[in-house]
Amino acid sequence: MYKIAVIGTGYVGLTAAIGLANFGSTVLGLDIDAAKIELLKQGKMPIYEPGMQDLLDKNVAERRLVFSQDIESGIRWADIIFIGVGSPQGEDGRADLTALYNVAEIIGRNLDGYVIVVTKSTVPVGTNEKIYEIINEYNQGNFEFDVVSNPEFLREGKAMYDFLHPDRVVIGTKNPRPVEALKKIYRPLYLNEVPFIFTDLPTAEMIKYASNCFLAAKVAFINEMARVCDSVGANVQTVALTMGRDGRIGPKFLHPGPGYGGSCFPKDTQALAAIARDHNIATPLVDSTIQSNVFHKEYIVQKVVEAFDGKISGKRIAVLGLAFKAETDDIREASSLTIINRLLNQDAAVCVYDPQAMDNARQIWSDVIEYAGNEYEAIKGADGVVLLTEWNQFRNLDVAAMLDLMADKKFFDFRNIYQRNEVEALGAEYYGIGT
Ligand SMILES: NC(=O)c1ccc[n+]([C@@H]2O[C@H](COP(=O)([O-])OP(=O)(O)OC[C@H]3O[C@@H](n4cnc5c(N)ncnc54)[C@H](O)[C@@H]3O)[C@@H](O)[C@H]2O)c1
Ligand SMILES: O=c1ccn([C@@H]2O[C@H](COP(=O)(O)OP(=O)(O)O[C@H]3O[C@H](CO)[C@@H](O)[C@H](O)[C@H]3O)[C@@H](O)[C@H]2O)c(=O)[nH]1
Repeated sequence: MYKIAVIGTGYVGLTAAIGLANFGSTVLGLDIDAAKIELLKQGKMPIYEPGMQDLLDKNVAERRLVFSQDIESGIRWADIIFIGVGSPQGEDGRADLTALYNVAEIIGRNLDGYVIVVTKSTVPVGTNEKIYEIINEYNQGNFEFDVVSNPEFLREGKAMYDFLHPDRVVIGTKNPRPVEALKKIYRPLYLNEVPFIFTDLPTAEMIKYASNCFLAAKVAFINEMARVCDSVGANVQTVALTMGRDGRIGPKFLHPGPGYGGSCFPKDTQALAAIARDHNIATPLVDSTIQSNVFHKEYIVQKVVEAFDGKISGKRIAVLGLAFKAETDDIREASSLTIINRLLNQDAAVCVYDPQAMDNARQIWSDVIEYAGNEYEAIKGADGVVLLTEWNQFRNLDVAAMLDLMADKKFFDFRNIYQRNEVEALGAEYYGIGT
């Protein structure tokens, strides 16, 4: 059985570490973040992800999974090294690859025999080739190694499930040598007839960006349709559901909302646009997707402001949901950031509640906004309620009780969870997205 080191124990690295251990390999999770490794050594999860704690506990108890900060020893110990460090948005929208190149250097310096280096991080075309060159430079050609691009398609909140039940596994290589080892570590998937796509490095890198940009475009498109529906009096929910019945379109990623966010769509659309620019290729669809999403977030803000006749100064607004989607505590690039900041700029008072993202919110807004203990506490005395994240507990609000608590009964349901006629019958002024 293979000894696998996973460098970077963020969302992707930690999921891969637990998942690969669960598939039977011995896995060492490595990170430069001492606090994160300390938590993991104590068996605690550094992120909120349903179902992950049990698998962490199981694989640690069965001695297939350990964590360490000693990256150099980890590299020397491993047969296969997975890289799961971040590739955040850098200058001009380009992916910042500093962490990946640092890791490549440290791998090159510590290589003491053949190793397979597998990149899980989302990286622009050409990055794995560069990783190969850096490792070779610092290893001074002493030891053979292979570089594999194995992009990750997991969704936050369903990370463990997606890793264990992927729609496909992409393996990009320069030559066929590492393929058998990859098939072995992913054997439970391979046996389960999950499609494996074996290809070259640039194609594997491109598959990841193309997939994310297509999904982002789908969301941006239905949000545009929602804006049109708002103006012409059509119902986007029925439009989307009916479009989705067409097998060529499909029902997924056609849910209108407050604009896409998170750590992937915003940065990956920007990165793909930058890749194209660097190669003098025009990508007007990708560019428009980015622009459309920015516009949509401003449209949402306008909707709230206009409901108060353009004057929200002094109004009390309750925001339900801060995370960029349900089942995560992540608020990176979430619509809540744009909306709350715009409301604050116009001197509204904002009180928020999210079941998981309150700690992250405190780091951003400290005492500029109020933090409620639950949704009804947030709503108390509010002039408007803005629902941004589709948490299950917000799907089942006691709307009558909610309205009783409010000073002015404006309800902005930006996930289209409630039926306009039912909520209006209870005395609310209802605002959805394209409904
Ligand atoms: N989050 C997702 O849903 C998701 C899904 C698919 C792909 N991706 C991609 O995977 C990559 C990682 O994303 P993430 O969300 O897990 O990031 P993250 O920020 O949650 O985690 C990155 C981790 O890498 C560690 N790190 C940084 N530099 C390091 C170094 N030199 N040595 C060791 N550890 C180091 C950080 O401390 C952190 O724990 C990105 O390229 C992202 O685009 C993310
Ligand atoms: O119909 C939809 C679907 C999504 N969203 C929004 O789009 C964003 C992204 O959602 P989702 O794709 O579920 O979240 P991520 O965890 O960011 O996952 C995406 O980004 C990951 C990182 O690259 C990829 O691995 C996944 O395949 C890809 O779905 C969120 O703000 C959602 O609220 C909508 O508004 N409507």
